[in-house]
Amino acid sequence: MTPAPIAVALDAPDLETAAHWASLVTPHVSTVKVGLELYLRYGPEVIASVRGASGVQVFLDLKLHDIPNTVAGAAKAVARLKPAILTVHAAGGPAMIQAAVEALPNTQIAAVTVLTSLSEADLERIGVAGPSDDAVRRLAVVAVGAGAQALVCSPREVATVRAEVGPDITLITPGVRPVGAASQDQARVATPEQALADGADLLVIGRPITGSADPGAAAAGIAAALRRTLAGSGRAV
Ligand SMILES: O=C(O)c1cc(=O)[nH]c(=O)n1[C@@H]1O[C@H](COP(=O)(O)O)[C@@H](O)[C@H]1O
Repeated sequence: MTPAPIAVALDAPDLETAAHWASLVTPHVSTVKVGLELYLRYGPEVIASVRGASGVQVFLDLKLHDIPNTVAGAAKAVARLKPAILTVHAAGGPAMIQAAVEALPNTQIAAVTVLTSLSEADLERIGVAGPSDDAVRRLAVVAVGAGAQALVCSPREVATVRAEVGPDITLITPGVRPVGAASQDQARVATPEQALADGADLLVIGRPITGSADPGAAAAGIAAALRRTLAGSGRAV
């Protein structure tokens, strides 16, 4: 069966746990995501550990945000790891995004628009003109104009962003919570089925899977629900 369009966030305190989670979920999902916690503790070798023998896609979530020259250098520094996806903050601006795209031609550069942990009140406090839908759309336009092939936004904005950028840009949504799951530190959330129905291409899901007693079964359950959503909408499974 084709793995479901889910990137499991391997936000683990140690490498053994991350590699174990990766081995449990990779039969069911297309992608595993390595973020700051794991990368800063273990460095580049973490990528080979979670990729294992499965050859699963690795999403390297470093959320780069600096001047263009520094981001280009950082992107080149991870080129040998061959990540399928690398994140940068869209707020770094068009020259920074373009620098990342040019530095890593074989990796999808995903521009993070507005963090899913930020509420409308948070946006106002940090001086970003809302509502979040507008802020995300503005950043999406800048990022795509600078060459980003992928965008990260919450499932709440994915339909708006899809309408703005068209079918060819990969839309990635964290802030995904199955019905009844706690939102924890996420502010703008929706269910996996809703995110997919609204146009997301890849769902980032961490704790609802990795915090479960059986991460493999949790991933399989969400993957099955997504397959039903895709089949119902006539999209490819
Ligand atoms: O770039 C990301 O992946 C990301 C962007 C964003 O706006 N919000 C967000 O939660 N993420 C990441 O997505 C994952 C969400 O994890 P859970 O909240 O445990 O499902 C974490 O690894 C975050 O670092």
